[in-house]
Amino acid sequence: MKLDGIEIVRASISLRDPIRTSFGSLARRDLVLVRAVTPDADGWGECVAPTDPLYSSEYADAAATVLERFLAPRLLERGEVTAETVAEVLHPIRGHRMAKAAIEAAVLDAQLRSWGVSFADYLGATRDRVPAGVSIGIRQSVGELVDVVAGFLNEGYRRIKIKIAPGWDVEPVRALRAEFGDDLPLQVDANCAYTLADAEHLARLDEFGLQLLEQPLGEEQMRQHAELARLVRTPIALDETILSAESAADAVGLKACRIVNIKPGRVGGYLEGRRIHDLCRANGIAVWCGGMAETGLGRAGNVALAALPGFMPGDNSASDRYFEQDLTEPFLLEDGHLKVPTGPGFGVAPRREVLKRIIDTTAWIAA
Ligand SMILES: CC(=O)N[C@@H](Cc1ccc2ccccc2c1)C(=O)O
Ligand SMILES: [Mg+2]
Repeated sequence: MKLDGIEIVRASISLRDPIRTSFGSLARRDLVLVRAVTPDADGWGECVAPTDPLYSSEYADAAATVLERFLAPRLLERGEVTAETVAEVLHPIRGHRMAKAAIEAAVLDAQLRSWGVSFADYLGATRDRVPAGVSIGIRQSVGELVDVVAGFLNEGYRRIKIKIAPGWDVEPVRALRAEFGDDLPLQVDANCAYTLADAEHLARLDEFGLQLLEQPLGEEQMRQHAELARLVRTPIALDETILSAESAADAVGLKACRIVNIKPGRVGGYLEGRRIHDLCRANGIAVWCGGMAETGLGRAGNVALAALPGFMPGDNSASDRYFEQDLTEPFLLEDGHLKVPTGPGFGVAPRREVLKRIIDTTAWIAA
C-alpha cells in the first residue's frame, strides 16, 4: 500500500474521575493520534503513552517526537508498506513500542479499510461481543470503594479489578469479599509497587480467591516474579514486564506468571499482541486484554482482540467509564458486554466535532 503521508495529532481529553494507582494519579488523557493517509483510505492509531513516564519509560511528548523524527520518516521512505511489515521496517529504531503500536495501527486501519475487511475478521475473532471489566483506582476509604464497585456492578460489569499498593491491599479486598461474596470475579493490580520482601504479606491475599495478582513486583523482575509465584497461591499476571512475544516466552520458560495482560500498545502493536496470545495459549497461559484509558480508537482494536478465543474478561470498559464524550461513537455497555465493531478496519473514526474541540497541534510528515 502506498503512503501519501502521516499526520501526528496532539490533543487531550479529561477523565471523568482521576484514577489513582500505585504510581500516581491520572486525571487527563494526553492523546497522540496517528493518521495514515493512503490513496484508498485514511487509517487511525492511538498511542497509549501517558503524560508522564510513570507507568513505563514512554510518555506522550516522547512518543510524538519519535513518531515525527524517526518512525514516520522511516516508514514513508519505503513508499510501499503493509501493516504486516511495519514492525520489521521500524525494528532498527530501538524500543518506543507504544509509539510503534500507534503507527502500525494507523497503517493497519487504512489497509483493512481499503480491503473492506473488519479488524475482527482479519484477526479471526470468534465472538461478536466481549464481557466488560472495569479497573478501579485507589479510593479515599474502603466504604467509598464498596460504593463505587456496587455502582459498576449495577451497570452490569462482569469483572472487577482494583488497584492496590502497600497500605491499600488486604483490607479493601476483604471488604469487597464481605460485601459482594466469593463469586465476584475480582482481581488486583499493584503496578510494580511491592518487592519480594513483601511475599508473606501478599500471601495474605490468598484467602480471598482472587482471579489474579497483577504485576506485584518491578517491571524488570521476571526472576523475582517466578520466585514469588512459588510463595503465593494467587495466580500471578504480568503487565509491565511483558514487552513482546519474546518476553512472554521468557515468562513461560521461567514460570514467572500463569496469566498475561496483553496490551497492544505496550507490546508494539496488535500483531505482536496476537503473537503473544498464540504463544500463551500454546503454553496453557491465560490471557486478557488490558487497557490504558484509551479513547474509542484504541478501544475498538482492544475489543476485537479480546474476542479471540481464550481471552478472559479484561479491562474492556464502556466509553463513559472514562469520558463524558468519547472521541469516537461511544462504546456502550449492553448486558455487561461490549459489541465488537463490524465495519471495515477498526470500524470507528474520530468524530470531527469532538476532534476540533480537543485538538492541540498536528504535524504532517509527507512521503
Ligand atoms: C485500566 C488500567 O488499570 N490500566 C493500567 C494502568 C493505567 C490506568 C489508567 C491510565 C490512565 C491514563 C494513562 C494510563 C493509564 C494506565 C494497568 O492495567 O496497569
Ligand atoms: Mg496493569
